[in-house]
Amino acid sequence: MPELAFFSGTMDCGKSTLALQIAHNRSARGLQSVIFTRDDRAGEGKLSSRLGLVTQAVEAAPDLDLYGFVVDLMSRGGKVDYVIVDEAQFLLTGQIDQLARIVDDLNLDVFAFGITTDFRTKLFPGSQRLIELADRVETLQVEAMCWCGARATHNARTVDGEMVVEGEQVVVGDVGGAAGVVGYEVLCRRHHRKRMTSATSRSAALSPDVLPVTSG
Ligand SMILES: Nc1ncnc2c1ncn2[C@@H]1O[C@H](COP(=O)(O)OP(=O)(O)O)[C@@H](O)[C@H]1O
Ligand SMILES: Cc1cn([C@H]2C[C@H](O)[C@@H](COP(=O)(O)O)O2)c(=O)[nH]c1=O
Repeated sequence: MPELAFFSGTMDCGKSTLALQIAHNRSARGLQSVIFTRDDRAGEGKLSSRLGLVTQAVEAAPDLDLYGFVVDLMSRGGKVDYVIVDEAQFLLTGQIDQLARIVDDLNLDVFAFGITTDFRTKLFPGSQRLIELADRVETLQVEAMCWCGARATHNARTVDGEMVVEGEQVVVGDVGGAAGVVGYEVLCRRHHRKRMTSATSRSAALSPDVLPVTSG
């Protein structure tokens, strides 16, 4: 049975790499994909992994009907065996419904990849709809790690190195981040709650202990 699978996790846990691996293995067997993405760091119409691989993709702009796109391609004689969607958290909820329709009405597998929650620990609308509709939700096997060594489960946003919890939901960026720019860091829940990033944990460790004041 074809299925809608949602591979979810934090930033930097290997989602795009897995998407590229699935596409590679299937294309080696002659299967053809449509690859959608939205706002990849590498630019419009690209699916890129931090391991250095990048492939062309269809930019899923908000006005793109993903179901209509695939139907149109097939009706013009194009071969489509399955669909991959990266940065699926950025899709509109209606576009996620279109992915479910691709599975149900066109009998194609759809593999969607995306981060579950934003820097405030709130679900992205696209991810929420995927959790609601997916046949299968998978957590990536290679664990992203918090600076403390625990499994990273949440995404923190930093501005000038400082963790922030207010701002626009969508700001395209990368883990790390130079001064003056938005960056991200993956943390465990405990340290996300305490707003402790790797930088603040280092400065806390470096602060000299207050010496006891002795008289005389
Ligand atoms: N220099 C490197 N050597 C080995 N693995 C790396 C290197 N850089 C990144 N990675 C791997 O790539 C993962 C990030 O892959 P990517 O597909 O870009 O993540 P995501 O799409 O989830 O943000 C990291 O978690 C790490 O496992
Ligand atoms: C947490 C968070 C992330 N983003 C952006 C930052 C990146 O451009 C993507 C995630 O890409 P990745 O391949 O999974 O690393 O999402 C955002 O816009 N808002 C957020 O809260």
